[in-house]
Amino acid sequence: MSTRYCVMSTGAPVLHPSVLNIMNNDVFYSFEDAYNVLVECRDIIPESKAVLDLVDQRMHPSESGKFPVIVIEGLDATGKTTLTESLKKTVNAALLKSPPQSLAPLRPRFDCEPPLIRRAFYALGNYITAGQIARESSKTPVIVDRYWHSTAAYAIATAVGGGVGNLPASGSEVYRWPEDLLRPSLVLLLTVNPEERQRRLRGRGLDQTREESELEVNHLFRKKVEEAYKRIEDPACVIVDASPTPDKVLQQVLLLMKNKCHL
Ligand SMILES: Nc1ncnc2c1ncn2[C@@H]1O[C@H](COP(=O)(O)OP(=O)(O)O)[C@@H](O)[C@H]1O
Ligand SMILES: Nc1ccn([C@@H]2O[C@H](COP(=O)(O)OP(=O)(O)O)[C@@H](O)[C@H]2O)c(=O)n1
Repeated sequence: MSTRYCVMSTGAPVLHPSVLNIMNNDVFYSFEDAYNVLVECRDIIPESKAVLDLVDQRMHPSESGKFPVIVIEGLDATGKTTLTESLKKTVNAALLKSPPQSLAPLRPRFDCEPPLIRRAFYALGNYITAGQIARESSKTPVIVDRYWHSTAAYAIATAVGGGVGNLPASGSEVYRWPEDLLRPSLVLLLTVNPEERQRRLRGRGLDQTREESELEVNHLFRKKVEEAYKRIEDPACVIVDASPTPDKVLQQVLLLMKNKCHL
């Protein structure tokens, strides 16, 4: 007796297969989950110990002080550094960044590691920055150059194969903010068109991270990062057209801060 098989088509799966492993492999939703990854790495990556020591020294408050906390996000060369420096002077704010300065010497080491370890490193950087935000925001307004939106958006865009259509839909759990991570008062996403961004990158002529150079050859990837930024919720980002002159962008942002944070 021979057995006969037939092939039938089925509907497309709700999620692209590459999406299934994002949570806790590419994006971490609690301090503990990221921390435990680096604990497991201590024997094979001695630098993990230095990161864990830095994190251990900090408190991880989930609430900021009485002054507003404004995060500036966007792809490389969208004007974050230019804007954050001007904001610092104009509103007399403290300027912080994620990953924080204390992790800068360790960053190249973790940038060559596989996603699980690399993303855990950046996740812990956000918690260190959160400690600094809590301290500074009890004294002055705080401006932060990149924070959790960057960590999650780059990780999601890298993990998801293909085009923007494969990203988890808006509202997916993947885009939720970690419960135990200090929430900023306002997140601004700087956007410029690809041609203008190229001009700025060329004008700057600085080294780019490997991931950022991939953005140049990979238009799809850049679109996925931007779309993932826009889908992150609570807090969602407010989109700012950063194509005008630096002064015009500054004025636009000051107005937003006045309306949304009474600054
Ligand atoms: N609004 C702007 N208009 C024109 N050029 C800008 C503007 N903002 C920044 N630039 C230039 O673009 C380049 C990238 O800006 P930068 O602030 O370093 O971006 P990021 O910190 O987002 O990587 C720099 O050479 C900077 O002088
Ligand atoms: N808060 C952050 C900041 C950066 N990153 C990672 O760092 C890369 C961008 O860093 P960068 O040094 O090019 O950023 P710029 O400050 O130069 O624009 C991205 O590829 C992200 O993967 C992160 O994961 N979380």
